[in-house]
Parts: sequence; structure tokens; C-alpha cells
Amino acid sequence: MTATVLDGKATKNAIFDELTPRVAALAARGIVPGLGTVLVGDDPGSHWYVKAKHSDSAKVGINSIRRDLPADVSQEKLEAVVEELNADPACHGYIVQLPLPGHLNTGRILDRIDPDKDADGLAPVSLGRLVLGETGPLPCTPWGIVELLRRHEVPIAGARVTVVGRGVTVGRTLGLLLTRRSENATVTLCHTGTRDLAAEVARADIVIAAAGVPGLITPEMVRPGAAVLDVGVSRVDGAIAGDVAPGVEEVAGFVSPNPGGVGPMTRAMLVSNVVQAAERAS
Ligand SMILES: Nc1nc(=O)c2c([nH]1)NC[C@@H]1CN(c3ccc(C(=O)N[C@@H](CCC(=O)O)C(=O)O)cc3)C=[N+]21
Repeated sequence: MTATVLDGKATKNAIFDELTPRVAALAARGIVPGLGTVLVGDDPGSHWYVKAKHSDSAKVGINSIRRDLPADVSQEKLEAVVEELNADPACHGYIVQLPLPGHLNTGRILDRIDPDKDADGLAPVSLGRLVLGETGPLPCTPWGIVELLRRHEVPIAGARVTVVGRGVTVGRTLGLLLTRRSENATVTLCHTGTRDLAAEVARADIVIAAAGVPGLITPEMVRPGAAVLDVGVSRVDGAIAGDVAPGVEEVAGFVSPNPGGVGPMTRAMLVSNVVQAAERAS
């Protein structure tokens, strides 16, 4: 038996089909949602990602606002661009593409993003709202993971979930989402200090691999029938290498492909955050 594929591309398209009429309803009232991107430098991966966001925006009928800055941009100039987007009524949500070059203070930039325009859901106020259970933008990758599971009817309530990786963009915030009453999962957060990773993975109904270690999750670790989602993005000889080793699909009940799984879902939820921000502002 081979696992059911959690198809992130198809699910993204389904979400876009739901967002398009909401965007049309806003447009009928004279509001065109706007998504802004701020890109510093010329990392090819970051360029691809920003370009993908602008084409996603066009697909659902939202405007995109693009600010590309040179790699040696000053802190002051970048902060001025952030303030400009905060003040721009045509921009309902935006992201500052990460990572920023080392001479820039990322924390001070994220602090300046108007919390109501935080399309990533990763600014300090958004993280605080998530901890407090208040409404606001949700972090796109964790939210995308939850939607990918829900829309494939993978049971979440009461499930044992093992998350591997404690980064803010995925692991740490995913634990916050999955332990809300509306999700009701039991979450174990593993990291490099975890004593017996194999044992933590073995008892999970759902495994989320977000460590950035190619092939970390092997078939022997996985409980038969479990859902295994691969969030790892490493490059090995130029190709994307995930955290999930080949052969896991022979044991698991559900697997997310990589590419084609969680990546497209992250983009879908970013657009969703912008549409929600425009609805809230209207
Ligand atoms: N402020 C900020 N917000 C982010 O959300 C953010 C960021 N900075 N910096 C970089 C990471 C990375 N990330 C990806 C999202 C989707 C794909 C994606 O859709 N990938 C495709 C194809 C990848 C390929 O083939 O190269 C897939 O998985 O199918 C990839 C990477 C968002 N990030």
C-alpha cells in the first residue's frame, strides 16, 4: 500500500477558487486588495518566491506592490520603505522577504510592520495574538499545514503530532496552532536536543518534518498509516531535498510531496491573509 498524496498544488488552487469571489465582492465595493513584497538583494531562491507571490496575486485578482532593494541597502532606507507600505492605503498586507543580509537588524524591521498589514503572521504582535488566542493573521506555513490536513480529512482532534524543528516560521508556531481548542491535537516539539527522535516519531499519528536535515525521517521510524508532511528545504546538488527519506510513502497513510506539498500551501495562506486584511479594513 502506498500513501495518499497530500497535494498542495491542487489544494492551493481550491483555496484560490474560494478567495476569487471574495476578492470580486470587495472589488464591487471599490476595494482591490493589495499585496506588497519587500525584497533585499539578489538571492535566486528569494527572487523566485517573490515572483511566485505576484503571479498568485494576479490569479485571484489582487494588486501587487513590489519593492526591490539592493543588497547593501541601509537600515534607515529599508525602514522608510516599511513605513511607506504602512501608510499606503492600497497595500492591505505585505511581507519583507527573509532572510535579510547580515548588516540589517531583522527584529527592528519586523517590529515596524503594522500588525494589521502583517501578511506573514510572523511580526511580534501577530505572534502575541496567536499565543493569546486573539484573531489576526496566522503564520502562513503552519496554517497551510493545518488546511492541507483538514482538506484531506486527516483527523487532527486528539491526534498525537510530532513536530521536528523549533524555528519560528514553522515548528514553534505550528505547536501553537495545533493545540488551540479548534484543532485539539497533542503536540510534541522535537529539536536537536531531543534524546530519542525515532521514539517520538514512532508514536505520532502526524509527523511534521521541518528541521532542514535531508532524509532525517526514515521509513523505519514511521508508524504505519501515519501522515508525514515534509517541510524541509535543503539543496543537494541543486535539487530540493526534503527532510523525509524515500520509502516513507510505503509505510505512511498520507504524505505531502516536496516540492508540491506545503510550499504551495504557504503561498495560498499568504494570499488568504491579505484578503482577510482587506475585508477587515473595509
Ligand atoms: N517573509 C518571508 N515569508 C516567507 O513565507 C518566506 C520567506 N520570507 N523567506 C523564504 C521562505 C521560503 N518560502 C517558500 C514558500 C513556498 C515555496 C514553494 O511554493 N515551493 C514550490 C516549488 C519550489 C521549487 O521547485 O523551487 C513547492 O514546494 O512546490 C517555497 C519557499 C517562504 N518563505
